[in-house]
Amino acid sequence: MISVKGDILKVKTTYETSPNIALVKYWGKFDEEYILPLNSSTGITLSTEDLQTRTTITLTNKYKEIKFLLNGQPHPVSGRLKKILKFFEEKTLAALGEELVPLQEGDNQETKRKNLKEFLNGDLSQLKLKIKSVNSFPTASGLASSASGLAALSVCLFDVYHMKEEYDFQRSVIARLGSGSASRSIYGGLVEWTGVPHQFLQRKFETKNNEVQLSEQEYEQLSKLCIAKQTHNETFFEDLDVFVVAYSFESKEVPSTSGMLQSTQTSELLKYRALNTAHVHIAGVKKAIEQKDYNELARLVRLDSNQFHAVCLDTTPPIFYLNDFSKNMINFIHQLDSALEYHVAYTFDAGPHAVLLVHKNHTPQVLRAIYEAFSIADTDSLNSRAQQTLKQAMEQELPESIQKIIQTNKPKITTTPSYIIHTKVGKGPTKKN
Ligand SMILES: Nc1ncnc2c1ncn2[C@@H]1O[C@H](COP(=O)(O)OP(=O)(O)OP(=O)(O)O)[C@@H](O)[C@H]1O
Ligand SMILES: C[C@@](O)(CCOP(=O)(O)OP(=O)(O)O)CC(=O)O
Repeated sequence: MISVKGDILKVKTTYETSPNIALVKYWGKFDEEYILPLNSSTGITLSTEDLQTRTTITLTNKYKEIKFLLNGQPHPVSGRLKKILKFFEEKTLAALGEELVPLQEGDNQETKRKNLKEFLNGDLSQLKLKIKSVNSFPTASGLASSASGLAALSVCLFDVYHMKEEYDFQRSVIARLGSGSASRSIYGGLVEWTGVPHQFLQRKFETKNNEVQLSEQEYEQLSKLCIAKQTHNETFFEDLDVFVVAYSFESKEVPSTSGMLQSTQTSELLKYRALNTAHVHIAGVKKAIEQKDYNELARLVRLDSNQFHAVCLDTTPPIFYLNDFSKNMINFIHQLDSALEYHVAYTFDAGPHAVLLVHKNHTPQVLRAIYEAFSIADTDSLNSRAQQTLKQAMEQELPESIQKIIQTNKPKITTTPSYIIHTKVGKGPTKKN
């Protein structure tokens, strides 16, 4: 939306986005600069109703320099973000200059006087960005705030610069340049992000230092190939609920970017995974979702998460993202299998928090089982949706088999989660103005 007030011009847009949690993990880059993934990955975008980034971008001649506020605090403009912003300035400012400007505040679109470039006396460089973003959930704590945040930036920037995609799925490519996993948050439902073709991986892995020389043109081609796209919309997940079971909100010791670089340089298992398993897991996950085979889905999602953490352990020096809480959760979920018709899928990113996919028939029981077995003291640590679910669970009798599992496991569980978010698979970014 373009508005004027006196000499001040503003082009403004707002979007809401949400984190995307990989069911088949991305871990390792073919190229650090273009953020080209060694393997394809697939993930679910969560609902903006429960975890949300709200980003407003204003392009205005009011300020002398860029302003970036994250959760109300000034935030540095990273090298990756600078590169993205340069791309928009170079590509689209000229086109934006042709947009018509309302005569004055309150004018409707019919009464326009001049184009934006004339309004600014021919000097489009007067326009500076103000980025204001707020996460409704903890930032930089392993809950994929960067995925949600960078996806929001990409969709807002396309909108504020009035830029059309030059090729399909370009929004995911721009988000990717900010953070790889952000490419998947550009769409709702299940989203697949394509990795570099195997012949390039083989070339990379055959060289001594895993360094392969490609031309600029080849990199550009690979960049357009490594797009993310929706494979299944959110309606495929109507039978499933999601719990984000967060352990603590401390920043992690090894950030994903440096962790995956270490793994790429040292782990043999990572090479095996990139060449042999990730794509098999993706095909299996898609088939299980289509066939509503939730036990197969749970099997594959657990397997892929555990393989990713095995790669972390196979890294020199080893990286440990799972802690006692994660291990307690993994053991407990496997115990629950015997009492549930549909098994629960668990997955862990580069941190200790668990993300669970639960069939809706079992949602209240599973939440109550976790609540009791992990000795959660009160419902303050549950989001409002989870509080309602727990209330519903407390009104029903728990099957004896689940009660037994709680009783035998409770004494062995030494950890307590700090927060539980009950959510669903979501529709993807939404424009708010
Ligand atoms: N809403 C946002 N808008 C723009 N950038 C954001 C936003 N939220 C987070 N970021 C960027 O992402 C960084 C945090 O990324 P980091 O990978 O450390 O944590 P995370 O994404 O929460 O965890 P993980 O990637 O392990 O799931 C922040 O310091 C900030 O630079
Ligand atoms: C474990 C993961 O969450 C890793 C995410 O890594 P990032 O996307 O945060 O890394 P960069 O591309 O370096 O920004 C798995 C996943 O989301 O697929």
